[in-house]
Amino acid sequence: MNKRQIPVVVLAGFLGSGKTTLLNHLLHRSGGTRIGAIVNDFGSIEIDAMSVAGQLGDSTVSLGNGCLCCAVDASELDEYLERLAGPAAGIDVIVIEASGLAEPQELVKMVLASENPHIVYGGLVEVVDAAEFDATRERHPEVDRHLGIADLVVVNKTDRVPGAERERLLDVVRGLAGRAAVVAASYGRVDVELFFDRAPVGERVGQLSFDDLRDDDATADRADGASVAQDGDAVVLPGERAEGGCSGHAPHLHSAYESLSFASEAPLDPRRLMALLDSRPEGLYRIKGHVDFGASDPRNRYAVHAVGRFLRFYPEPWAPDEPRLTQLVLIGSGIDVAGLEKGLDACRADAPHTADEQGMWGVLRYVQEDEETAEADPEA
Ligand SMILES: Nc1nc2c(ncn2[C@@H]2O[C@H](COP(=O)(O)OP(=O)(O)OP(=O)(O)O)[C@@H](O)[C@H]2O)c(=O)[nH]1
Repeated sequence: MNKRQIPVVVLAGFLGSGKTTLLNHLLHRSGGTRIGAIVNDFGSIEIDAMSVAGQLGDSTVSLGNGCLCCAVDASELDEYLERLAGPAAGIDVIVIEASGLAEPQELVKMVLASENPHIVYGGLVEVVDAAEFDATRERHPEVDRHLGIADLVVVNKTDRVPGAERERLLDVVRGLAGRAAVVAASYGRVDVELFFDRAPVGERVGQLSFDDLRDDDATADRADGASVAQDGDAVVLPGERAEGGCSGHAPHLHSAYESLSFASEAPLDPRRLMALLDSRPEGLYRIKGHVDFGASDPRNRYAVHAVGRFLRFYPEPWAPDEPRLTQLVLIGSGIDVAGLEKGLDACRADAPHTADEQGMWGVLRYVQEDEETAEADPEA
């Protein structure tokens, strides 16, 4: 192998499992290793890319709006790989953060197909949300297949499950992951050597090849066929190619999901937003972005994350020149996108210059001091 080839690691995992958190951990702990990141957001507002951009400057590129796995052609990815892998960028490893609905094998195929002589496929890392794992598998049996082709599985959010349950989950994941290494983590804190030491991935017996992935597609066709029959009609995303958009195989995970991107220059009313979030429909699985509550807290913007029934706000001081905006991406299955948009529109504050201190209590219920402390990397 050409020693100067840059490994390209694909970082995948279901919606909200902790991919961006893990990527940020790698960036904080990378030491002298320079990481280039390619971030693929599902919604048209690039929340994930924004969450890592501060760390990376020119070495982050964003492939927004829609799953990369359904890109009409891989040339955009090639172009970004070219940019990051060029000698001028001085990058040692490239991480592609997939959207939470991407089909990992399609991304791996794209990297394997690249003719860029400066890169080499560096493995597939799948992140699993320990707290949501059983429910996600039930809804999406394809998850088993994704774990089966991974080189490393990170069972994240172990802080959210008790010890005995954690062991059971790890056993299940090990069973599904075959020869891949399985590590438990919270807040994506894995040993960075797992990513940056090129030897283990290269030495993996039976590293994925195109042929393996073709076999995998055949399995996928069977598995997805079964799951679609259970789930009923799949909804096709507006602006995306229809199910089977990557021709020749079964519908992708994201063919059953829709997303809504919402932006507002007017601040949101905390009470109205909380009423909307507290009554959010089951199918609305993922919400991310940040909220401007105007005079109710002029110093902070509130990053928001919902994953299933889990909801958290994270107050973050506004940067001095940052435009005061609310930007949200909502992703779900069987959701009433127009109704949600109307609901969000109605959350705009009527009196944005009047502070509603009591109204903010409803938001502050979902801010957890302990968790924030826990999230800070003790070794950083
Ligand atoms: N309790 C707990 N929360 C976590 C952990 N890791 C991540 N989170 C939280 O989970 C939410 C989603 O994390 P992200 O890193 O944005 O997840 P993601 O996989 O990038 O999300 P998508 O790109 O939307 O698929 C955020 O609120 C994180 O702070 C963890 O180990 N424990």
